[in-house]
Amino acid sequence: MSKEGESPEFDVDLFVIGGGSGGIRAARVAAGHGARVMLAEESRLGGTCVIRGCVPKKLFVYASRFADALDEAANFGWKISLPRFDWPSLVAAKDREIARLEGLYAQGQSEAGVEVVHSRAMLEDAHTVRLADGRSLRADIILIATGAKPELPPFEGIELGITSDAAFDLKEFPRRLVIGGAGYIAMEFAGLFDALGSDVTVVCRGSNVLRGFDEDMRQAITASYTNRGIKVLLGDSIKRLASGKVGGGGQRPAAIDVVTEQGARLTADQVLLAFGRTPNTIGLGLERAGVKTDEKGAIIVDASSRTSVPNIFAVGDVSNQFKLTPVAIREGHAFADSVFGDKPWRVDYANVPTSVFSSPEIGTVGLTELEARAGYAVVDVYKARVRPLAAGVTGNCETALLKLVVDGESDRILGTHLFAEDASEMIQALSIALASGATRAGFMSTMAVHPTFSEELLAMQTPTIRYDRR
Ligand SMILES: Cc1cc2nc3c(=O)[nH]c(=O)nc-3n(C[C@H](O)[C@H](O)[C@H](O)COP(=O)(O)OP(=O)(O)OC[C@H]3O[C@@H](n4cnc5c(N)ncnc54)[C@H](O)[C@@H]3O)c2cc1C
Ligand SMILES: NC(=O)c1ccc[n+]([C@@H]2O[C@H](COP(=O)([O-])OP(=O)(O)OC[C@H]3O[C@@H](n4cnc5c(N)ncnc54)[C@H](O)[C@@H]3O)[C@@H](O)[C@H]2O)c1
Repeated sequence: MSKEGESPEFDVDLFVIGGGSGGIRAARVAAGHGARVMLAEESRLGGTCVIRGCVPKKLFVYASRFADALDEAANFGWKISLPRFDWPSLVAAKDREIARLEGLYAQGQSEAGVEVVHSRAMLEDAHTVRLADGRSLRADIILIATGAKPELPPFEGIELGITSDAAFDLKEFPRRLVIGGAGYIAMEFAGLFDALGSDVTVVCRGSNVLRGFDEDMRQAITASYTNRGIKVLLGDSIKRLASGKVGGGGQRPAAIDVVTEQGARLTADQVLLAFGRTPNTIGLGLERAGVKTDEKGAIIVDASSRTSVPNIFAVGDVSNQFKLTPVAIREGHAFADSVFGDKPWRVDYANVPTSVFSSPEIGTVGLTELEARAGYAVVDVYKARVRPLAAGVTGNCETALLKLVVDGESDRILGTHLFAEDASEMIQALSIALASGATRAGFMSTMAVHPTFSEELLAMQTPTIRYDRR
């Protein structure tokens, strides 16, 4: 479409609203193709993933894993005297790393020739963007990459709860933590706060946690968490929150009383609300430009990330697609190559791998057992429970669960689901196999690496169960 110098009536060829995963990638790649690009970010460059999502979360997960490692170290001959965890030191270390990454993103944009403005932006019409200082800019193409924010269903006392945004910067470590919701954020924060020393309760509205994941993975993580002492209330949800007693002789903030729909009464230092995320489309001027949204407020896009207005595109969490960083990045890249680089391509949403960074982790790619049974006549399911080698020495009774879902007619692997240490790393490699059309015979012909968990994937000789509706 537009290239530098071809659109003199516009101030820029591309205006990107939002400097998160999708916006940053799109801006840099478009500028690399010669486009004049401006990007507006109202908060910190890097967006949710870098500032208050994947990155700080993973740093906290790393911190939490020392708990088990320190516990088990004595079994391997280490003499460690009374380790003590200091929450403010972790928060400070996380802040330093995020500031460093933010700086790298700013540098990357500047080196690519993208002009970054630190301002809120909104649409005035299909080609005009207004900044908070009142300036208006005309753009040939506009990309909306404003992400999403925590969803907050109304209930009494909700203002006493916090979202994941605030959980990263708590002044005091919560000794008692109640979590509402049982999706990615709930399960990741439950695991890491438990390991760091909180007494954690997860309140899950559904019949089990992590709706949409393979049933065996859902059961495995619930059993594992329960075994560790995390309380998981199934089929229940938070009804109301109220201010409780002030602790420590008036020195500590008030506790929070939690009442659930099923009548449970809990006391917490913090209540984390993790009920999903809603697209950042309110107050963006979409209606003025004619951009259509769905019933959840997500921008409706086609396979090329184009909205209902031909020169306006949307990528990442703000659109009606997956809410994952690699998806936002790839959408931003495909958009920039296609519109500014004469290299049109589309994101392939089949076999998007994903992980829950619990300990052990869940790694999953492809169809769940139920999805496969709905779409295929013959489905073979292979499952293996594996006891880690180290468990023989530590006595830890946690087992890993490996699962393959296979098309019984073609032998093609339809889905792989792991509940295991480093499952996120394994699933990345397995997603390459799935995308390349791997078969179980192909798995069986691969030489194992010993001693590992994943060698069990090559050792499952006969299906645990076969579903045949021919
Ligand atoms: C706690 C947590 C953990 C997560 N962990 C993972 C993980 O491990 N792996 C994974 O793949 N995904 C994870 N995610 C999801 C991931 O962070 C998002 O999918 C990803 O950041 C989406 O990128 P985006 O570019 O669409 O939006 P964002 O990264 O949210 O960026 C949008 C940006 O737009 C800015 N903005 C909004 N409105 C305006 C406006 N009007 N003007 C100017 N700027 C504006 C915002 O300030 C923000 O910086 C996690 C999310 C959370 C909350
Ligand atoms: N590891 C990762 O890749 C990762 C980590 C964190 C977040 N994310 C992304 O961020 C998104 C948001 O995470 P999330 O955990 O907030 O959302 P989620 O969609 O994963 O889970 C939301 C949970 O809230 C529950 N819920 C929704 N409304 C409710 C209500 N009114 N009352 C009680 N329960 C309710 C749902 O049943 C579900 O358990 C995820 O969908 C994911 O795409 C990814």
